[in-house]
Amino acid sequence: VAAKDSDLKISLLKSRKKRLKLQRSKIHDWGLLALEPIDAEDFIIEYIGEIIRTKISDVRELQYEKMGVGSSYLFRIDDEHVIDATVRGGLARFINHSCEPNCYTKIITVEGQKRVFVYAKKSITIGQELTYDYKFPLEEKKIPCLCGSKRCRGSLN
Ligand SMILES: Nc1ncnc2c1ncn2[C@@H]1O[C@H](CN(CC[C@H](N)C(=O)O)CC2CN(CCC(c3ccccc3)c3ccccc3)C2)[C@@H](O)[C@H]1O
Repeated sequence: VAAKDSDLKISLLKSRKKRLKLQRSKIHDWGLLALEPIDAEDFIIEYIGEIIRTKISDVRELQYEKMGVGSSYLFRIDDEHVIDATVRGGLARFINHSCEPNCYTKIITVEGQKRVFVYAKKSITIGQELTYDYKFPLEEKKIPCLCGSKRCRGSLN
């Protein structure tokens, strides 16, 4: 029954999709901007893509790097699975990272499938860029963070 309820809840959430716009970002290349005011805790958008196993995503990550493509549109959902939005992905793949984000992501299992939903962490005004904390694992090779927030951690990883 629980799965059904969460299904229903999600479909209701979907009915209230927010109007968003892909635009040049002040943080990095392209970003997603709110075209209508969004209240804290509102559901905004799902991170849509192909669910693949981590091993496959590691191979694809190398391919993308060889293709001279920066990081690709990969979203880790757990140790075993990654969502790859590179080829078939939704707008959520353009949401940039911030150390003081206005959104957060939630992983909800629907009919045995883990899916990623983006919610507002605080109220968002028209024209504001959506951001969430990527929570990348720490790495040697740092990606400098350009979020510009006062408490910026300096790097994404
Ligand atoms: N706060 C931040 N500070 C500094 N950098 C930040 C911050 N937040 C996000 N980023 C950067 O954005 C990345 C996340 N990004 C979020 C959206 C991004 N803004 C964008 O404009 O795409 C999605 C990835 C960026 N890549 C683009 C690949 C694309 C491509 C590659 C080369 C040339 C053109 C396009 C590609 C195209 C087709 C097939 C495969 C890949 C995917 C992070 O890994 C980081 O590099």
